[in-house]
Amino acid sequence: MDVDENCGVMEEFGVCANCVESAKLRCGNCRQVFYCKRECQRDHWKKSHKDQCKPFKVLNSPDLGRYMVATRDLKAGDIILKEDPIVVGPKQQTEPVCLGCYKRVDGSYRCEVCSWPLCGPECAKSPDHQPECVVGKEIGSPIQINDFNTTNHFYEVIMPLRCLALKKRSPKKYQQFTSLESHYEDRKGTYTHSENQKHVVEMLRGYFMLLTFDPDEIDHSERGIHSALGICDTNALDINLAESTIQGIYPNFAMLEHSCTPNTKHAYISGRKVVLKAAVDIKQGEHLSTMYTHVLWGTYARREHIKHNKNFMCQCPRCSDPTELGTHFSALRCPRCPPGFLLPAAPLDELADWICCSCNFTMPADDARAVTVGLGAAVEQALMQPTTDLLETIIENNAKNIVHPNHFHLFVIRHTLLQMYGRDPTTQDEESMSKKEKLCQDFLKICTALDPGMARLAPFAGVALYEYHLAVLSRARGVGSAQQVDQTTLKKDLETAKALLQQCIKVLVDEPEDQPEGQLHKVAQQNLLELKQWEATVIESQT
Ligand SMILES: C[S@@+](CC[C@H](N)C(=O)[O-])C[C@H]1O[C@@H](n2cnc3c(N)ncnc32)[C@H](O)[C@@H]1O
Repeated sequence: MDVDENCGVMEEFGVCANCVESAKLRCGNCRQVFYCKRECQRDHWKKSHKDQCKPFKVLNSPDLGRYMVATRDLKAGDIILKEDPIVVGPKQQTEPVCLGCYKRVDGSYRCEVCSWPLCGPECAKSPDHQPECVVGKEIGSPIQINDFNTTNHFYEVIMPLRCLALKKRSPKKYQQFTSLESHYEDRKGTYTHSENQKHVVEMLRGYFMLLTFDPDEIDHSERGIHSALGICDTNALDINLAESTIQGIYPNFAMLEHSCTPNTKHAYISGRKVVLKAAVDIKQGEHLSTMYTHVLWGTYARREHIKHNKNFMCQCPRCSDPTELGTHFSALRCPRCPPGFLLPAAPLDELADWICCSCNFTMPADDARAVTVGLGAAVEQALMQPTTDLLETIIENNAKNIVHPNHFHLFVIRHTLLQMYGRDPTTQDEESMSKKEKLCQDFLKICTALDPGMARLAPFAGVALYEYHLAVLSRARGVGSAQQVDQTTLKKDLETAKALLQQCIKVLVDEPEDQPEGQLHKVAQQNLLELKQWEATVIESQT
């Protein structure tokens, strides 16, 4: 007997979806429809179920609103959905980009109809660009963008305008868009709301003369424009392109709830189509989740980010655990008994004191945050001109006196440092390469604890796996060592290096080719082939 989240026990008998006879066969995939016989199932699949049979369904709860659950057991890597965006546009804060292809522009070409800076005449014809082109045509004066190196307020109107323009251009998409959560009431009176009022609502209704358009074709009410902005902030996905990051609205994907340990991951194919996959094995009935914030931030920063951008307070297992899944990612050193660590007494209460696990010393939450912010500033400064010595010193001093060695600010430093060792001749000696190896091992342990399915940490873990293989390989090659490498060590190291490269390739498989991690994926594949060839020659020549 199956149990359903909404209705308790699921029916064992039903009505055939094809011929309405009584039925007890069920679609093995979604388990949502019944059939009286195989022929009916085959018929119905061809007629309509092929498009409707999904491994997820959308439910509703007072705490989450709509959310997705798996309708069958999923294995890590299984595809959950593929979806095209109903609308895309530049991010609200962006440097000037072409409104056709989103490459950076320098102002040397402007659309002949509306004067927005573009790459050239081809981009002027792009369907993406038409909504603002139609509106821009009416204003009679050129769009005033002169500085092409800084963010420009003009671009803030583009995405909401494109969303509102769906009303006439594609009523079905508009209906999908307006059915999404906007948090309109929650956002009233906030800083974001007043900035949007100035830079978007007044610009669209005044400068861009939206009020002269028919409201049945485009909703130019203040509420309509603020709602469109709210829907974008709450639901849009970032799409990383070669020269910029844009945003897109995917109505099915938007039903995913947030967790700081998400069980799905997504990638893009053919530029904009999103593919959602299970990041780990998922049981039927489990909630499906994605991550709305930054995986490498500590709990306080993640929760604040979500509160301001998505209007709720995260209470996921990572946020509820003061140690952040055993990693101590936000923990501070106790100033009274330095081996001890301070953790928030109640991580879901941002005002709660921090308490030492050894001596019970307490620190007010504001002071704990000031320590964290101070370290963040020092780390940012150090990463501007990093040297191995400088980064080692920062890790050593802070891990001894200020924060837990796994603290998230030091984690970022480690990611840079593990790539630096071995790059130039002064850091290719045996000791440096051992440090590199140890850094990679520690780094990967934290990655696995925070994000077992590599839903968000794939780019970081992929780099660490690649660097780890380099360290092992340098030992196998005897680089920086006076000693001859013995056969057993050589064989073992070659096996390890190959396994690390294979893991690296697996982790980076969905990274886009035009991004550095996608390039690394290719390099790792090539390196693996070369390594196998080299292995054949060294093992042969030594036997
Ligand atoms: C992308 S939408 C998800 C779909 C939304 N629940 C709906 O009904 O349209 C994001 C919004 O869902 C809610 N939400 C998502 N994850 C949540 C969570 N873990 N806890 C509480 N609310 C959540 C919040 O209101 C958030 O702003």
